[in-house]
Amino acid sequence: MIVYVNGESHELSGDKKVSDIIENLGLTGKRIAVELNKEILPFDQYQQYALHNGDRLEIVHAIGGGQAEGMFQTSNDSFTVAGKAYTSRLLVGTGKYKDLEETRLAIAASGAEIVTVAIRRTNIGQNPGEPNLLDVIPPDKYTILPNTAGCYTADEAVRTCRLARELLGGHKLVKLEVLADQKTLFPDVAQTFVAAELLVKEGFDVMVYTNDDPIAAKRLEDIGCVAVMPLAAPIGSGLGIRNPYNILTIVENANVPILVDAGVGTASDAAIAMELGCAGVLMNTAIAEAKNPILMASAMKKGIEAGREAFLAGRMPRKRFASASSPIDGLFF
Ligand SMILES: CC(=O)[C@@H](O)[C@H](O)COP(=O)(O)O
Repeated sequence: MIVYVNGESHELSGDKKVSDIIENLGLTGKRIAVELNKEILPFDQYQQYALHNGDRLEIVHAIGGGQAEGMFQTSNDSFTVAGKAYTSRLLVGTGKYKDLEETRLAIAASGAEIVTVAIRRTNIGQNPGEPNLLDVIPPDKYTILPNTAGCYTADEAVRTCRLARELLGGHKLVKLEVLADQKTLFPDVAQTFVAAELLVKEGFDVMVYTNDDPIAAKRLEDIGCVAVMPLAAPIGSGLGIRNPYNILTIVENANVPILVDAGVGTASDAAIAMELGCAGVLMNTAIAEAKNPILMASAMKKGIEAGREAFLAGRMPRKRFASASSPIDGLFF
């Protein structure tokens, strides 16, 4: 069979799987798109396809070096939280999906490495005999980030983190959220301070959900939280970043990663968070409640990467008046 890689043909013999060919051609780990007999294969499943003589396989991949490498800078651009480096800056939740299979596929499409789980609402082993989320989000593949969703007091949140630590065998990384009321799901910042202090003292690595208030964000960093996560807008609202200047101030003042958490609605919202200099974005509803969650997860991944590259590239200054795109000196006529 003939395999085309970036337009160049390679003759291969025998029946093979796409994954064997990718390995043989030294393309493992590269960003590639795969077409079999002119049909684009799903990017999260192409490895499984078997090939037979007469098939035409086309692979397109990023070329290393020079300009082309710059296009994929984000794959080498990690952020570190609690001493561990992550390539993906998209963190995802696990609620609101139709079933565990949809959860699995959407999370795979998002490329997320950190996946948050509401300990009070999700079975990760507390209810033996019931479907266990960890069967589709295995902890050897993902960093599980237990969260305290549904907690309205510091005390409840701390107890939930302790339970998570037991269930996950001594796990220290947690997402703290202490909510103020059910209508807004805004954080109770006073209770969040209390819980954060207790958890940090107990040795937890605390990623903390808070409002978009630069003073509160700095206080949480001073308490010792390993990441501060201001909301874009109310949880589940999909309204996007309501207060970009506050997020910018939080980012500028911070010595720990700042991640937007909650309220993004679509890929451009995620891109804006990254353009503001955030280290990442945590989201759930925008993916899970999209008409096609798997496609939206893929769009979010690209939005995050585009926003990050735009941030690294440096935005042109905004100008009040026009400036011509072609030179205006030395006109030919
Ligand atoms: C999953 C989780 O931790 C939520 O509490 C989070 O804040 C996400 O919010 P959205 O659902 O608005 O993305």
